Amino acid sequence: MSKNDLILPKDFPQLKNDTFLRAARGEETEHVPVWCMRQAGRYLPEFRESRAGKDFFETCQSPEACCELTLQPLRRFPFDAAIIFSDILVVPQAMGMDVQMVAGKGPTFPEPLKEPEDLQRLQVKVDTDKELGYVFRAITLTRHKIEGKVPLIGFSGAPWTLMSYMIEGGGSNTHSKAKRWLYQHPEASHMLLKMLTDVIVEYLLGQVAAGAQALQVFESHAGILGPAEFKEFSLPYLRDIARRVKDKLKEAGQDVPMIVFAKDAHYALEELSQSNYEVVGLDWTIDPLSARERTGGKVSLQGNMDPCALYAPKERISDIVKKMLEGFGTRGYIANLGHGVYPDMEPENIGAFVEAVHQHSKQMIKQI
Ligand SMILES: Cc1c2[nH]c(c1CCC(=O)O)Cc1[nH]c(c(CCC(=O)O)c1C)Cc1[nH]c(c(CCC(=O)O)c1C)Cc1[nH]c(c(CCC(=O)O)c1C)C2
Repeated sequence: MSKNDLILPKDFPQLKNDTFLRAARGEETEHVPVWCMRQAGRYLPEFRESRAGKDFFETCQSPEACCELTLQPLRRFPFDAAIIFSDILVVPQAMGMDVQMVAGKGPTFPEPLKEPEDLQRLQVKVDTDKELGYVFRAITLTRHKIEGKVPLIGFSGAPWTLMSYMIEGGGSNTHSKAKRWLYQHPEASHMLLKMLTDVIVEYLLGQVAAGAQALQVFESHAGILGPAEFKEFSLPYLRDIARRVKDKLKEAGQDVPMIVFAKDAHYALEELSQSNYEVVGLDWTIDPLSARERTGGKVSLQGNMDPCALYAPKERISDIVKKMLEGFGTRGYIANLGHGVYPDMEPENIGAFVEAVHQHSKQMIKQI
């Protein structure tokens, strides 16, 4: 039993809507489940109000604040899942790096990794209960407060995406500093990716112990790698994470569906569908029908409406959703955007997206 189990009571309310979990496992559902990446975000006035004047990472460290922000979108829209409010960059923080959220600039590392000897600055063996216990407490609190309405998704950044932030020191267009490591320091790169993988495995297991009912791994910077580099520096670690998390959970008699979202990695769709994840998340650059063909029914699929389609009038959103559903089919499918909601989007249009998924998919399933 981990320290986490000792502090946190686990008598969670019964789950009332398991549509998302069933779809993740490829089982029949009455409608296609839907949620949105970044559904808790600045497009909601109540989110902006809750966050006003507060430091981003301090917010992440407050279980009460994370719980409130996670629940906000559920009060407005009938989403079929919630994702815990946090950030992927809490992992580099747990490994000893300073990360600040700078207004107008985004996440910033004042002292990024520059050369391989900088790896010595990192905490190799991270006590996740101690360093990331605040995320676990946020998950447990939210599982109680969500009252079994929908399942709660936990998440982590994937090793390559986190590595690129740790070397770039923040967002980047070219990721050339991080990619320089791959070509100049392949051994040190693998060492860093391995260190990150070990922490991520523990972190995801801790999230399940705390109450997460599904896990998503974000490889947001997959697209900056070519197929060969993806195969060497991303895929093995993505696979290792799912294998190790699943083996450990199995030992404990537990099982949660895992989703891999490797943005812009269309070249690796076949490999991703054979990587121990139940669900492959897709960005909008992949055609639904061809995604189905290329993954050969081995996995459930999640995605992939262009987030910018939310700028369209509601009737047009409904048509786009209908086409998307026809492409993916209604079985083994979780509707989502191809990336996160942007801050300037109309909450009403998110509502129209959710409603269109439910309405069209109910009709399509009835006709089968
Ligand atoms: C709402 C938010 C988050 N992070 C950031 C913001 C905006 C800042 C604010 O509100 O003050 C900064 C924040 N955090 C990050 C960025 C991107 C920085 C960049 O590369 O330029 C920003 C602006 C880094 C980050 N953070 C995350 C990713 C992976 C997903 C993706 O590809 O977008 C990435 C890449 C994950 C993340 N981050 C967040 C969630 C919450 C839950 C939800 O989706 O509703 C999640 C899942 C929350």
